[in-house]
Amino acid sequence: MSGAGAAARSLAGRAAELDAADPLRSSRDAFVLDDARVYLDGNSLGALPKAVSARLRDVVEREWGELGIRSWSESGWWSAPERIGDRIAPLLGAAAGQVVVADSTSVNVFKAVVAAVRMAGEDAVRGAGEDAVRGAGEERDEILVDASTFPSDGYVARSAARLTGHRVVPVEPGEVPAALSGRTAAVLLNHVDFRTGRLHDLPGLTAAVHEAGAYAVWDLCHSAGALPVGLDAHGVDLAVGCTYKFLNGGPGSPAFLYVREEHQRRFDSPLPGWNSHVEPFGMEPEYEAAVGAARGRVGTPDILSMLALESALDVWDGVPVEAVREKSLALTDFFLECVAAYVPEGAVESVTPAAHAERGSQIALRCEDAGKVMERLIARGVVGDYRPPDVLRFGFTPLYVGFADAERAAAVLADAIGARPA
Ligand SMILES: Cc1ncc(COP(=O)(O)O)c(C=O)c1O
Ligand SMILES: Nc1c(O)cccc1C(=O)C[C@H](N)C(=O)O
Repeated sequence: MSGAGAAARSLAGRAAELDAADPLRSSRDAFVLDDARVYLDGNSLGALPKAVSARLRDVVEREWGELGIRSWSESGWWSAPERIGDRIAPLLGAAAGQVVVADSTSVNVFKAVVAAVRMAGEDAVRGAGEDAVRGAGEERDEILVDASTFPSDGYVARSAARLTGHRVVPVEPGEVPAALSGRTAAVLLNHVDFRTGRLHDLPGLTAAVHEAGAYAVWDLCHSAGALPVGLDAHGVDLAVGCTYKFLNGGPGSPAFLYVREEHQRRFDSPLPGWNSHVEPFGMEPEYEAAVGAARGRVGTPDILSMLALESALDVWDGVPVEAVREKSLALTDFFLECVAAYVPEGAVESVTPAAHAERGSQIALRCEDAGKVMERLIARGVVGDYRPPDVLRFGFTPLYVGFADAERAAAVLADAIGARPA
């Protein structure tokens, strides 16, 4: 028996034991998955939960087809953005009434960044008055933005800065404390880097932003549903994120916006549509903002996508996000161990931190000819994705990915780069 063959047999055996002991194992049955493939792209588009198709058929045929316009009230369509926000809130560590589901993440970044700099501007005008919140009396004209951000956030932040008379300062998240000053109005950061899978220090960075008298806006696209976030506990001001990755809401499912309770009264949306008016059906020419998280709404919600998301969230019933995190770390550790055993040294390099405190729920491997390697992986049934210039991304969604999947993916990777384990 060759050394590589023995290693493969022992890792495959360990994978089987780990799967047998996995408390989340049965969650996989709630998803439509092809057992012939290993799906490691849930950090881009989560798998389809089985219940969604029937629920969508009911929404279309009964709620829309039979009840028609009555469904806005009778089927709860109108209140869906807040109701579904409250379903997501516990996964983010947020109490009810602070999360609204609406629009895309990019649009919510715009709302959040502009609202944050408006609050900072208001603080400055209030001076040292008795209800001054923070940063009183300062001239704050900078928005610090994660230099390695998902591009959309950077584009939107720069546009928001131009509109509001601020300037964007790109800063690596770890350098934020040193870059903060009395000029900082707001800081926009990604919780998990979309390319490397690095998890940033949300509690520490939020505290530093507050210390400087500024507002912290977090993009949770790659952490919502993957790990505990603790929005309320860590004092985050505003947060956004998408629901089609680890929350499995489906392609283009609407994003969420968190507005901390204490800021809701001051949340001045740059997109004040009729859906966030205190009296939407009053059809008043003057805008008066609704109370609560509903201030984050703009226009008519996309009900079909939104109700698909609501149904998808049922897979979380009885599943604590802490258990998901525990399995995510075990899975990514195990995948790295299998890659080290099967793939020749030097052929790939992990750009995802080894330290658990710095790792999201994906492994990103730098590799020569990464685009071609990913094509070969997909052809052999292992679905990850490629992010230019040289990164192979493997997303681990603990609700439906198992340890045998991780072992198989590493073996197929070795094969795809030309070193099949014997
Ligand atoms: C970190 C991050 N932010 C923002 C976005 C953009 O989201 P949306 O397409 O919903 O605007 C994505 C993914 O597309 C993302 O990964
Ligand atoms: N939002 C996406 C889409 O509409 C099509 C394809 C991919 C995506 C993505 O989610 C990309 C993703 N945010 C990323 O991390 O790369």
